[in-house]
Amino acid sequence: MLSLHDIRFQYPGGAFCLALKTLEVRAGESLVILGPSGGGKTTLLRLMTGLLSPDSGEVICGETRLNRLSPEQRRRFRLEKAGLVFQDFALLDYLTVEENILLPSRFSPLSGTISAYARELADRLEIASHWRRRAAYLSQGERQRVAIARALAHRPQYVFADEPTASLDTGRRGLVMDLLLDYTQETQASLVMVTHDAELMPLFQKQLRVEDLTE
Ligand SMILES: Nc1ncnc2c1ncn2[C@@H]1O[C@H](COP(=O)(O)OP(=O)(O)OP(=O)(O)O)[C@@H](O)[C@H]1O
Repeated sequence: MLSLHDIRFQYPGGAFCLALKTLEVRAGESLVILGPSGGGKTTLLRLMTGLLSPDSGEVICGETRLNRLSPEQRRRFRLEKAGLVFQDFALLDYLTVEENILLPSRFSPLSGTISAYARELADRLEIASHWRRRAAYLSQGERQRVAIARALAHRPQYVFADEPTASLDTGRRGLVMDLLLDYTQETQASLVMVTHDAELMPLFQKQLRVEDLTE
């Protein structure tokens, strides 16, 4: 389970202040964060993954109190337990689709079995035909789907996805949503997804509006 308690966060020198009393996402559960631009959705996601540390409060993933770990321990936690889909995808352009998807998994204890699963994800996301192509030559929608396959390849316990359907047509949006929700159910992971797309809201068990993030 992922839980947050009494969180307060402010960027150094910034005016934006995020406050959240309590939030829980259980194993097998999905949470969507919705709201207007600049409301704090990405900031909350970064707090949940340990990319940012709260000024006060606790971020707990299973038995791990993320906010009490060193930056290096948090990095290791992310590599082993978390799958992240960033808004800008964060692909390495000079690597192929295969290399991008498998890169974070090199540090996983499951690394022997990951390659076949990564191929399966690529098939399901309809990017397998680009397997040996460099990321630089992909469309935005293809890049987005590579980022999603990369986030899931090491079978993380926690999946954090920032606007993972933003560059996709309706058909591919359905493909991605089915995959993320099936993955969450089958592996009993916790899924947290940020979106502007209100149509996707009913697919999630829990909803959080950014209006709830300030006092
Ligand atoms: N590194 C930073 N330093 C200072 N302020 C920041 C920083 N990153 C974001 N902010 C500010 O924090 C607020 C919340 O930003 P955030 O990116 O979390 O919003 P968001 O809801 O994800 O927006 P969007 O939907 O446009 O991606 C905004 O006012 C933004 O300008």
